[in-house]
Amino acid sequence: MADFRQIKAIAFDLDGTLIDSVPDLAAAVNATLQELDLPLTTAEQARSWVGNGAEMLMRRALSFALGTDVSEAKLAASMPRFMHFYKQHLQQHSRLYDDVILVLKQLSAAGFKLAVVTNKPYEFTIPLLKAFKLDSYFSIVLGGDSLAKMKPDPLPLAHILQQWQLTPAQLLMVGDSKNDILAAKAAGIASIGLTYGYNYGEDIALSSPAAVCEQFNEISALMNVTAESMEQ
Ligand SMILES: O=C(O)COP(=O)(O)O
Ligand SMILES: [Mg+2]
Repeated sequence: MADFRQIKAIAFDLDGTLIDSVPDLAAAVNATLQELDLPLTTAEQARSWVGNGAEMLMRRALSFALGTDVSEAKLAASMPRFMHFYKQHLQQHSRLYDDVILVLKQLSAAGFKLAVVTNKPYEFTIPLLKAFKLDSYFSIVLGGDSLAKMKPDPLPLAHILQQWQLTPAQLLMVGDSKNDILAAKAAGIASIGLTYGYNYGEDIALSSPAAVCEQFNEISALMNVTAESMEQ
């Protein structure tokens, strides 16, 4: 079993890890497609387009609807519309995955520093964390546009190592996508891959994270935090 005894801080991915956000992302994609008189998509299809930020989501959605690569001009014109629709309904159909709050409470009580490293634009990330009462658990929150590069680039994780003065052996990344695992590997840190999120329809185990979890609450046992550790 993976050895996480040196870990002092954990960076969590957001979409597909803490929150099932595809229903609202798909609705905003469809509102944009509808305005353009293009065929609508399904949430199932949108799932396979999430992972590289809002612009890539729309690039994939528009190219699929058009049946050919979308032009840069059309993509640029549609982005403000997508952002507008998504901002209006960030949390209408999205939901927290099971036991997320419980595990974050256990990890905080055990003294782990917690961060969010998402490819979602920052302007959506904070309101979404607040809407689900998650914001207070994280002392660093990085969106896909917070730094010059997003996952799978290691920059956001390198930023956290530097901010918190940690060695790579002390930071862990938890995510549902190969972008999370690749970013962790490039930063020289360990990762946990979750099977229930969005990974372009691929098995997360193929990216070889240090551990694979089917449910969020399995993280507690891996990090050695339990209900008892909260009572101390
Ligand atoms: O918004 C995305 O494309 C993915 O977001 P995530 O990095 O939180 O999974
Ligand atoms: Mg994700």
